[in-house]
This record gives sequence, C-alpha cells and structure tokens, in this order.
Amino acid sequence: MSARQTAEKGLELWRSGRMAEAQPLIRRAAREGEPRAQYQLALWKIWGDGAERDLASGHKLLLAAAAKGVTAARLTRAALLANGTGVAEDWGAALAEVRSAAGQGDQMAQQQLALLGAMNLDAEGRPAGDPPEGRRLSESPVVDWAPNLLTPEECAWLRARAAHLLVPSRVIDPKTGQTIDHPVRTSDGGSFGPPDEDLVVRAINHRLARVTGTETAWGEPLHMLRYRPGQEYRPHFDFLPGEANQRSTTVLIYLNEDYEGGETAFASGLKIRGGLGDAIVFRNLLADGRGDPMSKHAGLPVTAGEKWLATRWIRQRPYHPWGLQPS
Ligand SMILES: O=C(O)CCC(=O)C(=O)O
Ligand SMILES: [Fe+2]
Repeated sequence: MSARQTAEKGLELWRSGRMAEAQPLIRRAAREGEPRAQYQLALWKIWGDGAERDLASGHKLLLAAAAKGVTAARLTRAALLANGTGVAEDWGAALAEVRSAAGQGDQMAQQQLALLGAMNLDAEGRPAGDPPEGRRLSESPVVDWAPNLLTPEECAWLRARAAHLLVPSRVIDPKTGQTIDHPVRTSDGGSFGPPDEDLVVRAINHRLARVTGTETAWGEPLHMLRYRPGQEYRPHFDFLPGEANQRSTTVLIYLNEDYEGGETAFASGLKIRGGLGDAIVFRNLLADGRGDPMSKHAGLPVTAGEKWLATRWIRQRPYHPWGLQPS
C-alpha cells in the first residue's frame, strides 16, 4: 500500500470508530510523510486522545502537514499560537498563519479574517477601544447587562463552529469529581478546547475578559449550549464544591432569539431574556470568597424553537483545561 492508501484506510477506520485499527496505519503513513495522516496524528498528540499528549511533536507534525498544503493544520497551529498552547503565545504569528491559509483558498480562514477585520483589535488580539457600556441589573446577586457584546455574524460563527462539538451535557459529580450525565442539565453542549479556539473565538474570549475585568487565562474554554423544546438547566450554582480556584464570574451570551421560553432565572426573581449577541455577567462569590447563595440560577425550559447560548465560567486565577502552566 502507498502511504496515501494507508492514510486513507486509517482515516476511514478512525471515522467509523475503529480507533485501535486506525492508529498503526495513521502512524505508519505519518512516518512516511503523508500529510493528512500527519495532521490526524498531530491532533491526537495535542488532544492526548489516540496518542499520549506530546505538544512538541504535535506542533512538528502540524508544520509538516501545513507545509504540504493541509490548510486545516495551519489553522490548528494558528489557534495554538493565539492561545499559547505548546508554543509561546503570539497573535501576530497566528494571524500570519490564517492569512497564509486564506491565500491558499481555505474558506474557514477567509471567514475568520473577515470577522477579525470587523473587530477593533490591538496587536495582541485584545479589544482596542473603550470597554462597552454595561448596566447593573441587580446588586444581590451582582448581575450586569452587556447588550450587543457580540455581532450577529460572531454569534453565527460560534453556532456554526459548535455544531461538531455538541454532545449531551454532563456535569461534575461533587462526590467523585467525575464527569457524569445529569438530569439537572438536559441540553447539548461542548467547549472550544485549545485546538478549537480559533482566532475569532480567542478574540471573543479576550473581549469577555475585558468586559468582566478578568484575565483571558482565567477562563474555562468557551462552552456552548443548545436547548431544544423541553430542555432546561435546573436551578444550580456555578461555583464548584471544594474547589480552590473558584468560578468567580460567569458570562452568558445569547446567540439567537428565535425561540420561546428559556429565560435565565435567578432565585431572586430576576429573569432575563437576551436578544441576539446580548450578554449578562454575574458574580458567583461574595466579597469574602464564599459562594453567594443568591447566585443560584436556572435556564428555564425552552417551549418552542432552539436556544443557543455561550457560557464562559471564569476562575479566580489562571486555569488551563489540560492543567498546563501558562507559558
Ligand atoms: O441557559 C441559561 O440561561 C443558563 C445557563 C447556565 O446557567 C450556565 O451555563 O451556567
Ligand atoms: Fe449556570
């Protein structure tokens, strides 16, 4: 079999869920320099699934695949340059990779450039202008309103990019620390982990840091939720039992408005229904750092249509989903 045929067979097996059979074929084809196999192996090494996490060799494989014209590899490298995963954070270098992929005709890259071009960003991808005007909705719990935080195009980008991330929602079991199915949250969800945090998502995460007065590095990966009729998020706290690096702040961004029901409801009686791109910011902790009992909230059941939401849970200190230290 040629390297190309080996790669094709390996990818086909992997797509049909036959990981154990796919792995040796992808590894062999990657060793023989087949670019799509190199890209797939890079993703496994970076995510640490299908191969042990090895960021350095993941980056090498990304570069090799990118040099042979795999623009998706270039875009993954751009994402990791933008968020500093396995390589020093470098917005300028990340942008150069996206431009190069766009020049090779990659549509995702071209769309990213169009969205980034409409943002007012500094040389590091952070918001350049004044922070947007907010309005306090409530003092207890502390809830602020940030209208039009995202443009309709940015909302559409997040919805489209999230489609492949969605799985039935899980929560962390306070007793075991494990992620489990839970009836409290019946929506589908998924997050933009480091390789999925493209430059548009990264720039949005910088904006969320700005609007909350926090650091981008403190945020958990941006989390997407999609509720269908009957789905809901029952009353809960966002702070985590026994956690030292707490979720101090939550941002919810409403990514569409063509649905019924589904308001965000606080135990205090405050109910919010955001329009397209509107956001709320609320604090989960009291001034002394304990959980605020008034911060209990719910996503009420959707009664018609689909509700799309992006959530950023922000910690008190740097947080990395893979436990990596900031470089
Ligand atoms: O769907 C909602 O409005 C609430 C979502 C929520 O509570 C969360 O993502 O933590
Ligand atoms: Fe919540």
